[in-house]
Amino acid sequence: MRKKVIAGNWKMNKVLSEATAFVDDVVGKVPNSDQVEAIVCAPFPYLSSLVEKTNGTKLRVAAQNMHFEENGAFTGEVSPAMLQDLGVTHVVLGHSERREYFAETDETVNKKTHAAFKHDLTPIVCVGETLEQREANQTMDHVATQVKKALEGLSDEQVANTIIAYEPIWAIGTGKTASSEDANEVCAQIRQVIKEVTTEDTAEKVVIQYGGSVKPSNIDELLATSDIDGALVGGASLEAESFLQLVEAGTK
Ligand SMILES: O=C(CO)COP(=O)(O)O
Repeated sequence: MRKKVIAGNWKMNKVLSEATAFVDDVVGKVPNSDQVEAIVCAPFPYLSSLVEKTNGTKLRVAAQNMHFEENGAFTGEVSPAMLQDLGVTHVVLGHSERREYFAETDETVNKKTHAAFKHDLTPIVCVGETLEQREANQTMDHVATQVKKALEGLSDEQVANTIIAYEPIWAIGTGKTASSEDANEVCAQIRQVIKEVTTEDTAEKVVIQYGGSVKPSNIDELLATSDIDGALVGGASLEAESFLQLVEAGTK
């Protein structure tokens, strides 16, 4: 059985004192369960202190982005080696906000996915359609292309260790959650696409999260479906209590 992965994506929020207070509050309360993995995806400046605070605990720390190159003249960027060196375990790649505002493409996401594995980082690859694409019945074509491109050239073992986050763009920060049936349908189809490019066994191992206005009141329903294995949560992950409720939901 796949474990549930609950990740809080803080985006560009919190100052250092707030970030450390959150982790101090949460770290001892993360359920000691093999069924759920809890991750905070924090801004770059806090990664070092948060990794130190969470060392030896059940809480993992992720970056929200990285460059695909090892090093070089890329002012303002952070390399995979830097994240690995800090002790970061996961990295969010291809979030729709990065695709929209920072020119992230399927090609750069693919390069980053390879770079992540090279540095022992688990990629959380975000995919999802716009409202226009959904209304034009293009959801599955679009999401399938994003998934296939992101995974291109990876070994089956690497694919099995990739986390996919299905985040319909129209549901992010809007309060509009995809119904659990609709979200699960897309996640099941993503698994089917992975099956086609790898093997059934590999596809069954891939953790597929849903993201988009997930909160303590709707997570149970989402996690009760066949193919949603966790959540990538923005707004509702910013408060310790709400984050812990979301993680708790993963143990049920
Ligand atoms: O983009 C998201 C997580 O990466 C979702 O954000 P919200 O949970 O605030 O809708």
